[in-house]
Amino acid sequence: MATNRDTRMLMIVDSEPAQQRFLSALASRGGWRSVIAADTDTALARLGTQDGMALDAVIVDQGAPGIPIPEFVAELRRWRPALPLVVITMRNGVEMAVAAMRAGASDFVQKPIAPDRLLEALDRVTGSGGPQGELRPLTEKLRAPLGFEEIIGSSPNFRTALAIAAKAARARIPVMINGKPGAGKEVFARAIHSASPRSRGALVMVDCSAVSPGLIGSGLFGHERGAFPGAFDRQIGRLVQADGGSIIIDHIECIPLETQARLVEFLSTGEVQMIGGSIRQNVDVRIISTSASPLDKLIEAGHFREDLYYALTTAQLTLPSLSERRGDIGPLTRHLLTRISGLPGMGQIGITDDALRLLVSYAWPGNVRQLQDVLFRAAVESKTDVLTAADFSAIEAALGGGTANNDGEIAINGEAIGVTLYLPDGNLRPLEEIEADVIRLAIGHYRGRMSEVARRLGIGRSTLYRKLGELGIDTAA
Ligand SMILES: Nc1ncnc2c1ncn2[C@@H]1O[C@H](COP(=O)(O)OP(=O)(O)OP(=O)(O)O)[C@@H](O)[C@H]1O
Repeated sequence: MATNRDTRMLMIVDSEPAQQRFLSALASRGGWRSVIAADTDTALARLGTQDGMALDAVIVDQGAPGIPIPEFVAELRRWRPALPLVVITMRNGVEMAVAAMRAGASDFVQKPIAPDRLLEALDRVTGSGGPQGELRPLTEKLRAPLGFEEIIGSSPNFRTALAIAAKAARARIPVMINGKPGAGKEVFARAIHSASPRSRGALVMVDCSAVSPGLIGSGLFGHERGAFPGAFDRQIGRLVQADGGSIIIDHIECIPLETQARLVEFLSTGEVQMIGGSIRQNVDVRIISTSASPLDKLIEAGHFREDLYYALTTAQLTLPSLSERRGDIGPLTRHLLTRISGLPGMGQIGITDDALRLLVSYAWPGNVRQLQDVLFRAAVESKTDVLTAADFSAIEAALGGGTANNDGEIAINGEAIGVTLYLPDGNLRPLEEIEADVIRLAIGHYRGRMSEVARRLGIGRSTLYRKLGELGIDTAA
């Protein structure tokens, strides 16, 4: 319910002065004017005032004193049913988030707050975050590290990425993970660390998209006191903190050129020198970086150093977008629903085949994160324990209706679905069928060159021809 006034009005409910200042500065960057309430009782009391009547949205910190958050949300809903409300929860405050959403909150954002994500959440809940009906990814909800065995995906392009990652994990070499937002880059990066010989060492993460460019260098390398205006204390860098372990440099494409030069030097010498310091320290760290933009374009434009690119990409993999591995949407949906069911306050949640078909047909611009967020929201809002197509009305609207053809097969803009391991009811397909699909896929992939197909599948040509007969595979296909 964005208004047509020029400045939108936000109430920040938080008792910490530093946090109040931070939120208020952030809000003003997004074009908001803010009023502060130090506790939830005061916030409710102010609803009836002139300022309160002019509010366009409220953000409340989970730790705000006064009446507990779920009661605050419910009470606010009683007075102002349509007033958008975002709850800020602790990093692992999933239980609180579920309770707040159930009581009627519009969204929640976990700490530490990434400025862009909070502004996005505010835009979204006030309806100014893009075309109506567009589904924008919510913030991270289910951040649990996954090992390779828990990463869901059996499409050939995804399996290729998994194989490269699993192999690279064993060595100390730098790995670069490319992929669109929400495709699973961080999940892969964590899995690489967990599967590596240094898994017992520290895992340190730096998200360069959430830090202002001017602070990325001092975050990575540390700084001496007084090294630059605002450097009030000496600070140890994240590279040193990761000594003996791994560092994930998320969104490396956001690193400014000056810091890129420092990284190149570190990669060639293995030594870290603090900003403003003279001592060099040897650091043994494995770098796993991720990028959501094609780095070759940035190199061409002079925004990314070619030598750094080569130093970071000893192993490199690209994660396919979810729309490029539609066969995985069903299994992923079931997996994510199982994880959501396990959250505090949630019960067992199922999904109908119709709803699943709908999800498979959608393009998922926000990839796995968006799928996860859409499922989470549907699960929280559903009145029953089985999600139906009606629980995904925004997806249905975005698709303009109609997802399945008459014989119930999923029609996806004529694209072939990769080899899927699951039936729509969640059970595994018979081995013969999977085997037949793999052979068909290999024949297509190697353009009918049967010797190559046999070699790649690791079987003899005569075995391949026997299987073609047994499985009834038409090689002209
Ligand atoms: N293959 C997968 N199996 C299960 N869950 C996944 C998978 N891929 C991603 N997820 C879930 O989707 C969410 C987004 O993944 P992740 O943070 O790794 O994406 P990303 O590519 O790093 O996104 P961004 O570029 O926006 O940082 C995570 O919460 C993760 O739990």
